[in-house]
Amino acid sequence: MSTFPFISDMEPHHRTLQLSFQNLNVLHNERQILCDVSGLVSPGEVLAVMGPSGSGKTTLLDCLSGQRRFDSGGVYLNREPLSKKWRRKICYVLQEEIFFSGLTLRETVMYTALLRLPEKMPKAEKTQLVDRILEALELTFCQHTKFGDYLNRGLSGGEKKRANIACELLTNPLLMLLDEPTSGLDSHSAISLMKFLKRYAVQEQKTVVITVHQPSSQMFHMFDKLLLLYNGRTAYFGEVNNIYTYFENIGVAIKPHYNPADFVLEQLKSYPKIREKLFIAAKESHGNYLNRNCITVNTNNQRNQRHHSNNQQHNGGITVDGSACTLPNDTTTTEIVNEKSNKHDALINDIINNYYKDMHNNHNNHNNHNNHINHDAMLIISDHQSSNEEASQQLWYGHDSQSNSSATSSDCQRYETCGGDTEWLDYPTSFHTQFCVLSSRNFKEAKPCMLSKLNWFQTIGLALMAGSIWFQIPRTEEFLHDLQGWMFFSQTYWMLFALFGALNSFPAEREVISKERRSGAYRLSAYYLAKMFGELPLVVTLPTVYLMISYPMLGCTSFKLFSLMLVFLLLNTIVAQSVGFFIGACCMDMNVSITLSALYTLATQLFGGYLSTRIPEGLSWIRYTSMIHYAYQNMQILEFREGPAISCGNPSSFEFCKNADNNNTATFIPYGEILKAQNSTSPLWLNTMVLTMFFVVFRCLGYAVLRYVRCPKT
Ligand SMILES: Nc1ncnc2c1ncn2[C@@H]1O[C@H](COP(=O)(O)OP(=O)(O)OP(=O)(O)O)[C@@H](O)[C@H]1O
Repeated sequence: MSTFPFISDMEPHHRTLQLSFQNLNVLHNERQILCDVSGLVSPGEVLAVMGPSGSGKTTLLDCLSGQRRFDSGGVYLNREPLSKKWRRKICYVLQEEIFFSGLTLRETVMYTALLRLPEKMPKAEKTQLVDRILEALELTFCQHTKFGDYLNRGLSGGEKKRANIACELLTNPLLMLLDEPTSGLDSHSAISLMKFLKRYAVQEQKTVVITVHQPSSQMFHMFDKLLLLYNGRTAYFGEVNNIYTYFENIGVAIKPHYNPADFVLEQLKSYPKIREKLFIAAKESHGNYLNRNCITVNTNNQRNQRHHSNNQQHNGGITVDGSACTLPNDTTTTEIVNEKSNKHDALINDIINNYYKDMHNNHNNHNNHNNHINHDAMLIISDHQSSNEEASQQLWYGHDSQSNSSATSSDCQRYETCGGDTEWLDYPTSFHTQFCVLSSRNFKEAKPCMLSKLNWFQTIGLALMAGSIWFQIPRTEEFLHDLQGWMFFSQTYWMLFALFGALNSFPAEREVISKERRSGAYRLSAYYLAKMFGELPLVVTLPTVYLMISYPMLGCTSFKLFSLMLVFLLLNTIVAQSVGFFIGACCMDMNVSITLSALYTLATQLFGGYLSTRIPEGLSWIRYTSMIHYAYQNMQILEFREGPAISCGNPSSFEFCKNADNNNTATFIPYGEILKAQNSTSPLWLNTMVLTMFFVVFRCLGYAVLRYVRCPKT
């Protein structure tokens, strides 16, 4: 028996998914958001969830994808209750588009391909697949446009929606849940997209559920099933074609030449009596429908049904609660699937060809649209039926979902869940690949912000200013304080710059990371390490430039001293960045994290005795909690030990100089005396060790917070 039984159970034979849900109830603050909602959708079918705004469509999809808990009822995939093991079989295209705004469309889809397609698939094939999907979704022309945000406009709403779908199509899910994929699209694009999804469902035997507000008549007839919701209650569930008789039966005939979707929604919204009749009729017919479909599984798939009848008798019928019903992916189907392995490329070509055929037809039909709605709808329906027949012979994926194709129990990794739950899951790519891809993505995403023109301007400006103020500073006791001022200013500035810069790092990425982690694309540890390494070159660039300009202006001519100063300045910077990461991960609210950071850094400066020497006895220990304290000590040690000596003043405040003066001997202050006067007695190695500890502890704490506190809700 396998150590991870669910993997060995599911991998070999799950090629198609039948989705059923029964009596779903969702309450929020005692308000019923979903009330006894049930339904069933089989492979090759498109179920449309329709209803006015606020009727519970998104809530239903959230429940079906496992992203929202329901109060009662059940969701079943094939015979099994929905659980985390299905995550890679399901894709959920959200209503909002969650992407990195600084990446282009192509970069985004390509990174998704590199992360979510199997390791063994050559990169050239992944690139080809990306090209084809972008082409099929009419995204090629805008592939080099950035997503953008409210400040910098990028892709349009419709393009973002299709980009969302493109990323999900890459992984070839078995069940696609799409929340309003056509909203915001013009009617031509909406129809094209819908035809694409329909073909995809039929030819690939995918199960598709979409929510729509008000589809056009043409689009309405592309759906196989319809679930009509109003205020969380079911007004209709069944075959789209049966809606005409259904309405006739409650005494309302859908007028010819009317868009049935508009008509149905109008009746539902405007006439409470009709609404009540619909609720009652839905309740009565619902059970009948589901029971009937449990026996027949998929009325469109009669041929398939007959084909599998023997197996069904053996397996028993499936019911909506998944207790005893036959699935379309029984042994015979699996055999068909296995026969049709290695068809990935051929299939994608097929989809694209058909898609363009559709586009062409659609274009020709467009002018005659109004006259031909019903005729067109009939064509689509018959097209669907024949396609379904073809599809029953054309199940294709030998290697299951691409993202699963590499799945063997030996590939299993520990799945990182909230609160220490442990599950085992395979990742499509190795840790090394995840790390490399995420590092490159992080670098690309962070570069425009971290190395923005404004930051360059600020850095060069400050470096020139500092260089001018402390220009060729004499190395005498009179100017000792000034020299220390430059050191304190430079290291405090860069530490605060890194700390405050890191605060928004996780909050800004949280949504994208949560979405990707929910889909099981990569390990959190790979993301975290990649974030550290990917951004490292960016974090160290500006402090290096600053030091290169200002330090020689001060009079530093030693390359060794410059190099040592640089190493320690950069160490201080990345230590401060770790603290920023941690605070940012803890408080996702930017205002709170800014307040906390300001409090911490200013308090440690105040209690460090740099601004006032009158520190209460009992509070002087606070300086030891400050990274600035250790960093500043290190810079002084280097400057005064490695740099040109500081000559004694006349008169001098240093005892050493006074004694030397009396004896007419030494005229330079030893670096130890300068540090002693600063109350800085710990050696370089000790300060460095404490700083390294800050780095390690805060990086680990940051990871722990992301892992256990900020984990995505599934
Ligand atoms: N977490 C929540 N807190 C409060 N109310 C909620 C929550 N989730 C859903 N609702 C409420 O439940 C109802 C259904 O919301 P849902 O988003 O599912 O509707 P919808 O049909 O998808 O709407 P739309 O078409 O406008 O997107 C709405 O009235 C919404 O305000």
